[in-house]
Amino acid sequence: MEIVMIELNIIILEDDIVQNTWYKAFYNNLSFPPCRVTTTENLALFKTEFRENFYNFAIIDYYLPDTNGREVLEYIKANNPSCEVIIVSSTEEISTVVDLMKTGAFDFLKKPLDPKRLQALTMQVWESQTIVKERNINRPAPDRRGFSQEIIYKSQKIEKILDTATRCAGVDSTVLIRGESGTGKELIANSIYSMSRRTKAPFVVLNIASLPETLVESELFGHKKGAFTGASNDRIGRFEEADGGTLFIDEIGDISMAVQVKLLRAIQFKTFQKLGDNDTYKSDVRIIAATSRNLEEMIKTREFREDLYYRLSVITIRIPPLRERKEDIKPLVEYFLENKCRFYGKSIPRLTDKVTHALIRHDYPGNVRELENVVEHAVVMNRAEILLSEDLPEQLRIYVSDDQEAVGDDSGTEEDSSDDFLSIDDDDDLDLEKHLMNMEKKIISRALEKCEGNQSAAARVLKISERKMRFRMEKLNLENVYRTVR
Ligand SMILES: Nc1ncnc2c1ncn2[C@@H]1O[C@H](COP(=O)(O)OP(=O)(O)OP(=O)(O)O)[C@@H](O)[C@H]1O
Repeated sequence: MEIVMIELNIIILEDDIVQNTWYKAFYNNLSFPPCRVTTTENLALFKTEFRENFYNFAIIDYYLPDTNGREVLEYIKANNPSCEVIIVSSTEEISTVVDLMKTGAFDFLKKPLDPKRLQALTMQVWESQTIVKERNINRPAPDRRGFSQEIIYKSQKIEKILDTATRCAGVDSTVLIRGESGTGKELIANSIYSMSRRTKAPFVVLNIASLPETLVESELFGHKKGAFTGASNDRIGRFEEADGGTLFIDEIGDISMAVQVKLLRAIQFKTFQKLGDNDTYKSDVRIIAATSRNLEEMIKTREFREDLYYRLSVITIRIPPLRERKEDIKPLVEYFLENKCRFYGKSIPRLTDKVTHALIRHDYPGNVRELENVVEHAVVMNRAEILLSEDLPEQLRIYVSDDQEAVGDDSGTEEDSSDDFLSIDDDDDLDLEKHLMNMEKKIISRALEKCEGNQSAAARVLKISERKMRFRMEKLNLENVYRTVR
C-alpha cells in the first residue's frame, strides 16, 4: 500500500471576475501539485461553498465589499482549522500582515500576483498538508466508527490501508485499488465513501467484468430510446445515478479502448454524453476504480490508455492477498464463524488449535471470499460443540496434522499452542494443589483437543482408563466444555 498524492481542493474568494479568471487559468496550467479550484465572488457564495464541500486551501482577497480577509480567515479557522489560508492584497501593511499570520494565515501575497511566488506557496501548502497526514500515521488507531461494514484484521498491512482510506476520504481524488479477487477491494472502496463528505449521496457499483462489452458504455453513461437495437426506453447510466456521490468501477482493466476515451473525458471535464443523445451532461462523481490486472503491462500492449491510468491512480492502494497476511486469518475465521452461526441459528462451536492451524495453512487463491465460504461450509457440516477437521472442505483436510510443530511456523503470529506448563512467576504463590490442578487441566484439555473432543480417544492418549478420565473431567469442570463427542 502506498499513498502517491494528496489533492489540493482550493477555494478562492475574490470579487474581481478578471482576477478569478486568471486564477482558474493559472491552476489549470499547473501540472503539479494536483489541484482543483473553485472561485466565489462574494461572502454568501463563499460560505455556502465552504460549508458544503471539503477544502484544504483557501485564497482570500483582503479588501472585499461585504467583509474583509481577517473575518473570512477567522470563519475558515473556526469551521475547518486544517484548511490553509493565503491572504491577497494590493497593500502590504506590516501590522496587518503580522496580525493575519497570528490569526493563522499560512502566508500573505501582494497584488499583482507573481505566478512563481503563487506556485511556490501552493507547493508549500501541498507539502504541509502531506506532512500532517504522514504524521497522523503514528497516532493511535483511528476511530473505525466511520466504516460502514466491519473490516476484520490483525495485520499491520491492513492497518496502514485503513489509515490511507481515512486520509483519502477527506479529498475528492480518484483512487485506484489493486489486489487479487476477493481481497476486499469493494469493502475498502465502500469505507472510503462512507467516511467522505459524499456519504449522503449514493455509492454506485459497476462491475465491468460482469457486462458484455457492448453494454459497458450505456451502463456508464446511459442511453436514449432507440440508441441501439433493444434500447426500448431512455435509461440513466451509473454516472448520473452516482451524482454527488461515488462511483466504484470494478475490474476497470476490462473496459475497451473506445470506452476508455469516453471515461477519461468524463473524469477530466466532468461532463459526459449519453448514447444516442447530443446533449452534454454535467457530472459530480468521485471515481474509485479497482483492478486485479496488471495495468502497466496492459499499457505496454496498448490495451489500456496511459493517460487514463494516471488520471485514475492519483491515490493507489494495494491490498495484499490473504496468504501474505496470515495473521488476519484467525480473527476472520472467528468473525465469519459467529456471523454464519447466527445466520443458520446454530450455537458457535469451539475452535481447536488443530483446525485453526489447518485453516491458517491453506493459501486461499480466492482470498477472503474463499475463507468465508470455507467457514460457511464448516458451519453447515458441524454437529458438535467443537469444530472438527471433518467439517472442513476436502481441500483443507490435508493440512490437519497431529504434529502441531510442523504447522507452527506458518501461522506467523499465531499464539504458541505449546503452553508453558509450569508458569509460576510468583515465588509467594507455591500452592502445590492449585498448580497441579492447573497443569492437569491443561494436559487433559490438550489431549481432548488433539482428539477433537473424543473422550475415549483422549483417555488412550493420556494412558488412563475411561472411568478415570470421566472422574478427572468432572473434578476439573471440563465436562461442560467437552460434552458432545465421547
Ligand atoms: N477484512 C475483511 N473483513 C471482513 N470481511 C471482509 C474483509 N475483506 C473482505 N471481506 C469480505 O470478503 C468478500 C470479498 O470482498 P470484496 O468483494 O470487497 O473483494 P474484491 O477484492 O472487491 O473482490 P472482486 O475483485 O472479486 O470483486 C466480501 O464478502 C467482503 O465483505
